[in-house]
Amino acid sequence: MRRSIATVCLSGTLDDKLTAAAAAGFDGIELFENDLVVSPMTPAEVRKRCADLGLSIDLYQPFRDLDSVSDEIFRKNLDRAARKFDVMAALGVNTVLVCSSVAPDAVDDDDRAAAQLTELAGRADNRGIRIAYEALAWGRHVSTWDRSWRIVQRADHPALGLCLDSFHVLSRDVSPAGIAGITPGKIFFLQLADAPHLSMDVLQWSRHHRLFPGQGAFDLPGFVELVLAAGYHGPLSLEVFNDVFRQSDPGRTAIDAMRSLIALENDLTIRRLPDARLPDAPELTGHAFTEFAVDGHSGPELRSALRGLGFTHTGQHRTKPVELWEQGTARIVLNSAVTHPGPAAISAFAVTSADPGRSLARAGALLAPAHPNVREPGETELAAITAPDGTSVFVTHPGDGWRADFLPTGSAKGPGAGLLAVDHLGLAQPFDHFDEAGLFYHSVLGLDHLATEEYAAPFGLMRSRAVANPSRSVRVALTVALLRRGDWAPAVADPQHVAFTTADIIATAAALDLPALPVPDNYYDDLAARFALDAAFVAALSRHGILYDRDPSGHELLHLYTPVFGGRVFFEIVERRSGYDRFGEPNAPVRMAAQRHRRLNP
Ligand SMILES: O=C(O)c1ccc(O)c(O)c1
Ligand SMILES: [Mg+2]
Repeated sequence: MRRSIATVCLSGTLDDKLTAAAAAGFDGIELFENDLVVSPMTPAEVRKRCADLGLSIDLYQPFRDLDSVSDEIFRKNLDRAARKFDVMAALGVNTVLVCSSVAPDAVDDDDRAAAQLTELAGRADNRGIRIAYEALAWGRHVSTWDRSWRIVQRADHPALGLCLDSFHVLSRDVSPAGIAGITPGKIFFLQLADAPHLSMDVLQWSRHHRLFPGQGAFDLPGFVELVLAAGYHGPLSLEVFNDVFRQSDPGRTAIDAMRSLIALENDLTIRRLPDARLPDAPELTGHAFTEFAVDGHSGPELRSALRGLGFTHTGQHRTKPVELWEQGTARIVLNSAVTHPGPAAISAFAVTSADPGRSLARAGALLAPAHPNVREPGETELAAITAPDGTSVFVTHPGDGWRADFLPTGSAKGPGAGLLAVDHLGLAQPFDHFDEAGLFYHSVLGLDHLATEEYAAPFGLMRSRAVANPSRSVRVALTVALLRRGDWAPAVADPQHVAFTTADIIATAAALDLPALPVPDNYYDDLAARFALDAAFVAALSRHGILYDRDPSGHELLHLYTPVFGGRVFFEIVERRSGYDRFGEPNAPVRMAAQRHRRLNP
């Protein structure tokens, strides 16, 4: 199907937006009036620019508060419309969006609305223009798709049809099921937006929190199927008002947008384009290794932290300053071949896939950038893609083929501190790319979204969203500040961490040789009160700086954190009891305060 994007989705000037939309492969745009009004290009120049970029202008929008008015105001509105038809002729666009009236004095009368829309449609028809009527969810009287459809039927003019917008439909209680029964040809335009479930004023929800399909909570595939069942074959067009996208790099946003549409089309069960099917996401089977980029300062700190955690330096790369450290099945790679010294960072992680070739083919089809792999002759080929935060994600075979690049150091893995495996990675995301990251991990790697959590932390509100495979052998916890970080927030921006599992955290804690994170007594007092815990148990937790969480079904998490090493990274040890499936989010603020305390009082 043709894919379009409304200019309102993207940041910048009209030219920035058109360039970004074309580069991401869109076929067309919805031109927002404001973007034209502030542009130095004439409508004819915009038309030419779009044509040069291979973009059609599929919709001009919006025309507001046209109908349900007095006869006198309506005559003025027709004059206003005539002026816009002139602009549309110069632009070469033949469909205009008319939103349902939001004016406080709009008349509640479907006959009047229908009559006025018929009159408008007649005039539009004379100019070869079609009117797509859209019920805004906060329309004064017409705020549901079914009422807009009744009015369009009553008006009964060939140049008048509906614009259906998934946000307006799915944000209301009215069932969308009847959309499948709309007369074929009467849906003139389809706008797509997802959104998180929020209890708030619907206008604010729509203007600030829309997301691309797959990033929110709406059933977009189900919605699109209803529209296709009604015979719609126009473009799938994204119309996303989002505070973050409005101020992020439009090139990136346009690719995120395109990825959302490709994934959405793939999720449709009525498949219009059978050859557009994506390769299925192969099952991921585990974390193979996690790589930290370190320099002369952070390298020694991380080495001693790994030793303190019970890791052994088991391998040395044949050709590069890269070390392999192991404990249980957890593998950490320290890469000192850094070109830009700075804080330590998780530069890459590797997951094992049942079919790495297919994983990468899917990633490519979803526009995931391939990571340029610098490989010496004789080294294992490791293909990688680049995640939205710049981390390289390697996808490898379950075997240990990549280990052939490492020569054994001669030190054998010992029992260490009882760490068994990687439980999850914690990746603080760049503010502009959080929703993009959620969609990336879900669509590209086939990981499921677990719940999104929000919590108040010492330096601002935080949001976390975890993604995981069904068996939970691959988990990544993404976090972001709800508002762009304040200037006063501490030096450790966007920390990253690796969490390891243990079967007995108390024994593991006793075996560690690391500086402790000072967890305050107040925390344990509160914990005992909140969960009615046994005093001896709380004392044991407190002795080792272990934090505790329990979900509503009674599953427990015992976990501890290390201080920050190398300027940016820390480690976590978790003991999940009886299927606890979260990440101890309520304890994240305790960890942040403790890490700051420890930094200020080393
Ligand atoms: O928020 C608005 O005003 C607005 C305008 C045009 C649309 O298509 C829409 O869905 C919302
Ligand atoms: Mg809309």
